[in-house]
Amino acid sequence: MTRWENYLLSAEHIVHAYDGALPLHHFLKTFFRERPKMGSRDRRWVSQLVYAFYRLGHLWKAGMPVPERILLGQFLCATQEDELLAFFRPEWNEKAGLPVTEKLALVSRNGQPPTMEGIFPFVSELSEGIAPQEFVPSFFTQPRLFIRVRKNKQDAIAALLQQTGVAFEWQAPDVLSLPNGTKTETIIPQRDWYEVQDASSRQTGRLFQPGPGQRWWDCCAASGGKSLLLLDQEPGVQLTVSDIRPSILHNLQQRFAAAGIHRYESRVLDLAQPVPPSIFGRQLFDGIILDAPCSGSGTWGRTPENLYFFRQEQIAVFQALQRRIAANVIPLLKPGGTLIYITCSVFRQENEAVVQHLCESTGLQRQAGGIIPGYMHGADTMFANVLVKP
Ligand SMILES: C[S@@+](CC[C@H](N)C(=O)[O-])C[C@H]1O[C@@H](n2cnc3c(N)ncnc32)[C@H](O)[C@@H]1O
Repeated sequence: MTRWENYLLSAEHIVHAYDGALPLHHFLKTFFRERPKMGSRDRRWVSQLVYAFYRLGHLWKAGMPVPERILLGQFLCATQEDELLAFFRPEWNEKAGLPVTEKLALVSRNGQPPTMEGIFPFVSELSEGIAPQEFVPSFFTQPRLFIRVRKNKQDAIAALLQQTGVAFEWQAPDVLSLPNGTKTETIIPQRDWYEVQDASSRQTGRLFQPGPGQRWWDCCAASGGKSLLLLDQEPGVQLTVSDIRPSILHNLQQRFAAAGIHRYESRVLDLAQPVPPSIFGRQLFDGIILDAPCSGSGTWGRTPENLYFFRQEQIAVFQALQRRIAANVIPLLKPGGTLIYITCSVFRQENEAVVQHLCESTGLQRQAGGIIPGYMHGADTMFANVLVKP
């Protein structure tokens, strides 16, 4: 058996064994750990083939044999000719360098060309401002890695990247776009000079506008990406962070320490339940960042297995949780205070529909924001709205 046949067989084996319960990169790690004979080149090839399979989303999911689907994915994701395609599909290999949209026009099944809905069956659910003809083909390209530069270290970081020959682009005055997989931690040893943060996530920060001495609450803080953005804008903010599990806040604590931030309050809170009065007493907040748990559909370019396994009925479940969390935090907002509602979802039901519901049910007024599309430059797509309490 040739190397290429072996790779295809391993990728097929993984696709059959993987059920979407774990993130795919964890599953692959375990798979390769159990097969120490596979070298790093083998692992890279097999991972690439598996990811290519999931990047097809729902396209011809039913009925197309897995190896065929893997090769189709490899063709659509390829940016140049490669030996595996040359071995299995030489006629495609010659065309591997064409733009995805042109390659899509070259393939068909039972005489039918691929459609945007075939790949991403939720097109009718998309938020306003997302162009399906650009968004859907973006799944065939691995997104970029972005870092947000802190402390005006733009020149110093650019010099370090130049020394190591990494190709980079400035996406914004403080945002660098890098090839995915760039080892930033070895190239830039000064951990407090930058944060790994997607370009669209960084853009949500433009809506924060904190004032010195104001009280802000990042109520679904995770590892604190939005909080760090807030504090870099206004170090004088009195910050409270919360999340549902202590382990999550432990990660935040480590990240904050690396960024040199020590002055904040931290709470474990399940916001699907009302906040007990004993937690904050009579204290109200000038600003609340609600970066809500969501489908994550704006980040599926990084985790295409989620596109493959997602079921439409899950959208309503996320919407119900988002409404519930919002209803529990809004009473803690001062009159005149702002709620920043954020998701990394592309679905209207999790975005505009939640905002509309909040305005109707609580009297909050929508002030600014909307979809932040990232698919044109290899970034995530997010949604962020500023809502003001009258
Ligand atoms: C989109 S993430 C937040 C990302 C974060 N703000 C950042 O910028 O890195 C959503 C967070 O909501 C938390 N979460 C989910 N359900 C929750 C609940 N019922 N109460 C509080 N937090 C919850 C999750 O643990 C997760 O960390």
